[in-house]
Amino acid sequence: MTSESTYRQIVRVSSKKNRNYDEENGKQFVNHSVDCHEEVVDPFTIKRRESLQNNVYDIYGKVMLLGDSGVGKTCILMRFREGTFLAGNFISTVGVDFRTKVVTVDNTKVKLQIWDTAGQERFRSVTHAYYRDAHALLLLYDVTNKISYDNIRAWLGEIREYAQDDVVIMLLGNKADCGMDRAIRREDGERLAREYNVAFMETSAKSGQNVELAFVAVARELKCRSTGQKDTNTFNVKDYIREQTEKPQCPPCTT
Ligand SMILES: Nc1nc2c(ncn2[C@@H]2O[C@H](COP(=O)(O)OP(=O)(O)OP(=O)(O)O)[C@@H](O)[C@H]2O)c(=O)[nH]1
Repeated sequence: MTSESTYRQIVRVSSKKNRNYDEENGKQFVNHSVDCHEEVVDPFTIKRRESLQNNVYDIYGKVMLLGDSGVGKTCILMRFREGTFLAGNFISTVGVDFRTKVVTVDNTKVKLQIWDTAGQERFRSVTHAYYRDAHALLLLYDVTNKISYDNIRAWLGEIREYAQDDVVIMLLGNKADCGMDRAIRREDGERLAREYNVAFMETSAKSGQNVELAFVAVARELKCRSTGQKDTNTFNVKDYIREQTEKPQCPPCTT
């Protein structure tokens, strides 16, 4: 049986207004304070609260994960959504599935609806149908699998055919944790991305490397475009990486 502590959550239970007296200025002022306590809640309540949080947002974006079977699309989504890694047990995705997560970018809540697609060829016609209204595409290859890298050109061809012209595209070289088995150098990924004028990052669903950063960069880009802060459709991820490393780490994004 699952222990109660699994479901412990810190919740805001009440906010108080305390009236205080500022002796120096001879004025009364109101001090707002918030009481927090630990509460035992059941999994259903957690899910309901998550769903309520997911429904509060300013901008919405549909993001699709694409790439050959086995490159790690499901694992990347799991890492971003749940913070966990599905080691070993490779169960191929059938058709499409989606999860949502709200990330906060400069006080703007961006709701990402992230579609995990099946990489297998036989599902291709099903997934094409979902391209048209996607705002962003995360295209993955596996750095230990040269074929998945070589197939990126074909994936970009499909994207050109089925997706919107101004879709945000980011190329991700996943499994960057596999040092010994690496078949594709980082520079090769960068070169390919430059050739197609798309953003690039290496990621690892296993270690978590750059996973949050990739999604937050997409969310930030969607926010900039929707608020007209950018007059170009070029997505330069370097801006976000630089920003991230220069700024102190921001608090974790809300789910
Ligand atoms: N070492 C390592 N293994 C990974 C990583 N990401 C995924 N894997 C492993 O790669 C295998 C395939 O991962 P999935 O996420 O299921 O691949 P997918 O792209 O969703 O595959 P399809 O659903 O068939 O399209 C699994 O055994 C994972 O454990 C990673 O970053 N590092």
